[in-house]
Amino acid sequence: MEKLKIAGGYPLKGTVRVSGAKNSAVALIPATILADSPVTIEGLPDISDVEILKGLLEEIGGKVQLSDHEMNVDPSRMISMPLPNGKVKKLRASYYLMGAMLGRFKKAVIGLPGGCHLGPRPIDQHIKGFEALGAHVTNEQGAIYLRAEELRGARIYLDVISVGATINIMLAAVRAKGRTIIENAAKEPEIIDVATLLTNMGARIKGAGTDVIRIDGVDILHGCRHTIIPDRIEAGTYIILGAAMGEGVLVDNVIPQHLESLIAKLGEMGVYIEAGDDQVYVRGSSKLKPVDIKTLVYPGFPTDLQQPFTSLLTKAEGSSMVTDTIYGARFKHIDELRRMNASIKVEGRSAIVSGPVQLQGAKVKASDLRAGAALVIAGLIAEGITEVTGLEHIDRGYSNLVEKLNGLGATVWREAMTEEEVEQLKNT
Ligand SMILES: CC(=O)N[C@H]1[C@@H](OP(=O)(O)OP(=O)(O)OC[C@H]2O[C@@H](n3ccc(=O)[nH]c3=O)[C@H](O)[C@@H]2O)O[C@H](CO)[C@@H](O)[C@@H]1O
Ligand SMILES: C=C(OP(=O)(O)O)C(=O)O
Repeated sequence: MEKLKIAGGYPLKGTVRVSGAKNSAVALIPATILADSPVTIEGLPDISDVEILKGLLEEIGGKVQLSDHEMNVDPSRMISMPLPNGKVKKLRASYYLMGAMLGRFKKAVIGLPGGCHLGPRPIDQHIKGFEALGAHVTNEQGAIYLRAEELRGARIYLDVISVGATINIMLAAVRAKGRTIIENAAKEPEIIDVATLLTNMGARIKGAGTDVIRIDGVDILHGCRHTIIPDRIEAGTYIILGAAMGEGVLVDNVIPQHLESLIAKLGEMGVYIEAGDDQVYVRGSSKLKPVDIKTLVYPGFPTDLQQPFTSLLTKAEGSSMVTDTIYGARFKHIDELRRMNASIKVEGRSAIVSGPVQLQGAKVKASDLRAGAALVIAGLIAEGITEVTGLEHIDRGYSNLVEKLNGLGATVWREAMTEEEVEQLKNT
């Protein structure tokens, strides 16, 4: 086991290149199950979620090669092997195996997904969608059993706007008979990316990126080559870092339109920020104004940037309020930030951040992926050395983090934990 050590307090400068989007990658990879010939996905990030999904495709008989950020999947020999436990618990997006395997084999057994612990994360809307398409769905001892004689298109209204349910229903519907209409669909860019891959495979999808998606089922999907979109959350994390400590940070390989809510908020704070075609330049300021943020579905402020943004707000002069309307309990990073001298109160779904304070290096633990990002940013702002444990969460979503940070002039390194430290961590 390793911990991350950060020597904080130094300005950052230079260019950082953003990797392919985690939340696209984790749907694009299962989507390959639906084809009858090889699919290649380019630009994948070096993250553990991708490695785990590769292993899961291999478990069901896929031939998978991954090198140089490119994955080639030959799905022709895949079978509907049950995946009740093991690797599926290590990530949230293993739920996409349900839609993809149901779509191809008309049956699947998949363990309930893992992923970040952000309070309850039900999948009732996914199941409502599968049932509307004709599947019989049961939950037996922590695994979801899905079976259908045939899948038939249906009109499905999502009671909750859900990224996962929207994509999962698309996956199950592309080879169903007839037309499926998803109403109140999520509009995140990753949904458009998955629809683009499926369309290149021969699917007929209209309206991805709006709240009504129409899918006309086809019998067969074929292989293709697809390039993934850049990770807007990784990009946002480096932009926030640039706002906190940057003397001129250029974040490269970004679609700035994906980050309008963040860019607007940073502008309100007095950060110098300039968006180009596929780059964002950001420079911090010694005087930052406080702002309130409320997370919303896309194109609102993303919940996945709420935690990193909170670390920046500790530098603002005054009181800021952070409200998470998507995950009301996504505040596990706050106690850790307090250990670093932050002054933050949590009231219900909101955190009130009082600043400015000078963060101090401390030993902290990442409870989830973006809590980890928040602590890394805090460590870079802080005076002294910060040690972050719980790196398995950070490794789910940040490709080559140490190299990228050090490329901006940071002093960050991974170090093996002693047996005593591992034991202590288990008891916290
Ligand atoms: C792998 C992936 O893409 N993860 C992202 C995805 O997660 P995920 O797809 O799990 O998130 P959803 O969009 O589904 O969840 C949004 C809200 O809907 C609720 N809900 C969801 C499904 C359901 O069946 N019932 C229900 O009540 C959730 O509890 C949550 O409050 O979108 C989240 C919200 O942008 C992001 O934080 C995650 O990074
Ligand atoms: C919550 C996240 O991921 P997941 O849904 O994969 O747990 C995230 O990316 O911030």
